Amino acid sequence: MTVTELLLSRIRDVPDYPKPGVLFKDITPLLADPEAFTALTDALAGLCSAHGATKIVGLEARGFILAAPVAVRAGLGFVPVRKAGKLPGATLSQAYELEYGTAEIEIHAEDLAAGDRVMVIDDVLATGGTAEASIELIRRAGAEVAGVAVLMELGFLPGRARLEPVLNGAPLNALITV
Ligand SMILES: O=P(O)(O)OC[C@H]1O[C@H](OP(=O)(O)OP(=O)(O)O)[C@H](O)[C@@H]1O
Ligand SMILES: Nc1ncnc2[nH]cnc12
Repeated sequence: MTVTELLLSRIRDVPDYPKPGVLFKDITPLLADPEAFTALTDALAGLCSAHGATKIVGLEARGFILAAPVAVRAGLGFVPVRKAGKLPGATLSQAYELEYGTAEIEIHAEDLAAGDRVMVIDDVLATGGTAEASIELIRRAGAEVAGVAVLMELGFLPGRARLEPVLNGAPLNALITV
């Protein structure tokens, strides 16, 4: 079995969650399988190294689960992007829309600096709203986006088309496209 096949085999489809019409991609079976979780961590850490990242940004909440071990594996610092109101220090905020609602995310402004090359790690790229808002935050904090890497791209939604114009040539990597 290839790594792609292993990862794909551990993702569960949940129809009509959290709203009717949404096909939810549940990664909890993958997280519960140490072989698959390790393969995922190694693949994402390899992309961070290949793209010359100096910091890893993980997106609350599922992005944290993936990005933290990736940061340790790649030997890089981890910077959380959290839902609004959760970070205690001085923050930058960005509102955005996602497949099933709207939200606002924040970053500690002091966690990134000019010269940082930041890799954004998340589980799913759907409409691209979350990733686009993260890119905005990283740039507003004065850092550069090294790339966006996700476990899974939902190819039936226009996330890639939305992100490509704002990536300015930085790579968007998805280990799986469904
Ligand atoms: O491309 P988009 O349309 O922005 O959707 C992708 C985002 O949606 C999910 O997060 P969600 O906000 O549901 O939060 P969670 O990680 O806390 O479950 C997922 O983990 C991504 O971060
Ligand atoms: N369909 C979906 N499955 C899992 N996570 C998501 N985030 C946004 N859309 C999603």
